[in-house]
Amino acid sequence: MSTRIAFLKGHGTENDFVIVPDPENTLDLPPAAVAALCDRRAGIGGDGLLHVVRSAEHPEAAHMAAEAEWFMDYRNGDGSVAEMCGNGVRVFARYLQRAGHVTEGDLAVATRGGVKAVHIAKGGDVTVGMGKALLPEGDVTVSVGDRSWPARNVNMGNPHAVAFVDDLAHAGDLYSPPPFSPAAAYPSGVNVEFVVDRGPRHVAMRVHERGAGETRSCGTGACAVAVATARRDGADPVATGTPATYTVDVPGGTLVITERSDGEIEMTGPAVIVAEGEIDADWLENAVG
Ligand SMILES: N[C@@H](CCC[C@H](N)C(=O)O)C(=O)O
Repeated sequence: MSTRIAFLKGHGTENDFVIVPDPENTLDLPPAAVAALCDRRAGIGGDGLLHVVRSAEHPEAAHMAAEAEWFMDYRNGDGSVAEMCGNGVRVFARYLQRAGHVTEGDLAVATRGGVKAVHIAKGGDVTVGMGKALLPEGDVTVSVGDRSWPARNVNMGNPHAVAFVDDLAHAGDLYSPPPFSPAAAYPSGVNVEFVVDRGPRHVAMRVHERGAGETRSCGTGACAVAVATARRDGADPVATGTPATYTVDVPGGTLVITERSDGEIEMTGPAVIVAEGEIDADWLENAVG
């Protein structure tokens, strides 16, 4: 009888994840294993994978262990590593709550993008402090087919290019990563958001995620969109001392983003665990080859 590895499946505004609890960091999860687990036909399926490890047990997180007991070892669906995942950290917190590791209220989660403050509201949404946005200077262009747009470079720990478009359909099928220029703007690739206005401080977006393809939501992307839209609208909370809140519709739901007067960004939305089960370790070994 082959060994079994526990997993759960969850999503935040339909940005979906395979969750693999591994408190002592005993599992070997090379990129091929992550890609096999995230495969929607031959595996479990997900935009990414949340490897749940005690910070003290992970070489990339041990230095954060005093502040945050748990480390979100986030991987994209293609197996690549990313600095941060905004929806992922909210789903990660929901998992910790379900497993009895934390209760409602405040907790800290270690990520490659630093320690994030999370708040699990009673019976409701999960809020995460996403840190401050960086807005590197320089013109960026993204294109799809024969259309191209100027884009705002926003770094939320991970890289984003935010393009305002007339119609979200103009982004096309997004089967492949939208080309961008100059290449030097994003040496490690980029997440690309396409944005339209819906009303006052209310926008809608589609996203092509680095390492995952088009997804139904992206939390860091929604924050990048809120900041880019605020600057376009002439709103700068740090300069004016007035917070700016934007509602961002994604294909999988709605996220609410506030940029505070100190520049800190908070994102609120749902986080859901939908299933749990066991992975056949022999299958995973064969899938990796
Ligand atoms: N879906 C995530 C972002 C995941 C990482 C991204 N694909 C990257 O490579 O930077 C989110 O909710 O933020």
